[in-house]
Amino acid sequence: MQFFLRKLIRYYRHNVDENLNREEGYQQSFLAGFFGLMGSIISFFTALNSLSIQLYSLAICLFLVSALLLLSFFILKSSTYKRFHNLSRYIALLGLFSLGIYLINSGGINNSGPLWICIIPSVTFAFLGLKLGLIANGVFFVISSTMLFFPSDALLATTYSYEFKTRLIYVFLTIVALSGVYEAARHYSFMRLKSMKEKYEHQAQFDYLTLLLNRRGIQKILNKEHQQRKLTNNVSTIATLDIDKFKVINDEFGHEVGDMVLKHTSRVLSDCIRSQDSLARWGGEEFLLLLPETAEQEALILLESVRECVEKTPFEHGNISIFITLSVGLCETSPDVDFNETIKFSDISLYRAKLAGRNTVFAYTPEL
Ligand SMILES: Nc1nc2c(ncn2[C@@H]2O[C@H](COP(=O)(O)OP(=O)(O)OP(=O)(O)O)[C@@H](O)[C@H]2O)c(=O)[nH]1
Repeated sequence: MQFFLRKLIRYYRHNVDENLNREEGYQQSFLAGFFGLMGSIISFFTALNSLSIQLYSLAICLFLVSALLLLSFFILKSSTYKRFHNLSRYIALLGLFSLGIYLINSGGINNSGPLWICIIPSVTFAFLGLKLGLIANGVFFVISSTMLFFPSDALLATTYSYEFKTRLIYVFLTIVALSGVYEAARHYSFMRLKSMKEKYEHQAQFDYLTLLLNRRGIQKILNKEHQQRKLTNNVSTIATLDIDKFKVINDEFGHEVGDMVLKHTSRVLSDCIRSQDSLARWGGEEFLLLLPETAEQEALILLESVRECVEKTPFEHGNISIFITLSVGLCETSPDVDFNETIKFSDISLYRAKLAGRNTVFAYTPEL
């Protein structure tokens, strides 16, 4: 039993974590499935109990509800009926509402059955969210109060005292209000957590200044590209681009202007490269460019045009005009070579471009 419970909790926790990545509707459907399984087991045993005390109609109703709840669980678990996942929560609610109406009508065991309607508000909000939950609870309220207060108890198969009926409805409404407030708070927290998660994920992969990918961000793309290359056997090229004499810009105009130059260069670079290329700020005033499915000769031509593009687009700010040049090192990589090795070689080519007087593009050759 303990093992079963632990497994269930772990499964539930895993799905709650997963849910942060998904739509809230999925979370609600998941809850419905979870509730469906538990509810189905409980109503099945309650049905058996009703059978043993010869309350046959109650037993039949409970068996039907148990079947509906189990259906809701299986729909959610099934990968074949994925498009019906959303439906599972409506099926579970249909089972619960039908049971509530039946219990009000019949009174259940010793007229205590209607007390079960107290679970309806919280379950409904959990499955449908605030807006739909309010509507569904409203519908149930109208149906149940009509049944309870219909003249001469014509819609009831049993009789309740007036005090019991009014208190039942008051309790129901109080639970609706409390569950509604709880649902609103839960929804707010969920949305906050989701947006924080997205924000931190973004921060972890993008550079705050230039808004380009950072080292971590491009590493992910490089890994993906590496897998792809293994399948297709294509070559790619990696280039390292470094702003020339950036320290001079900082020293002459200050760090603030230096930052603006970095942003400007990033924008120009992003405009010059192809849509399939990935650009990242590798650190300081150095950028890394991945040119997928591009051999060295093609990359040389492309990067020469990128270098020219930056050279021809000076940074202008007020009466300041700064001409920027880039030194570029590149290296072609084949599927069997690790990207980190290729980056090392393109760095060597960059060093050579700097030594050659800057503002130039160099491809890697082993004799460097
Ligand atoms: N404003 C600003 N400066 C930065 C940033 N990151 C690094 N730097 C500066 O960039 C400069 C890089 O200097 P160096 O490594 O000597 O390179 P360089 O002056 O470009 O010289 P070469 O690369 O040899 O052409 C240093 O002064 C760093 O402080 C940043 O985010 N903002």
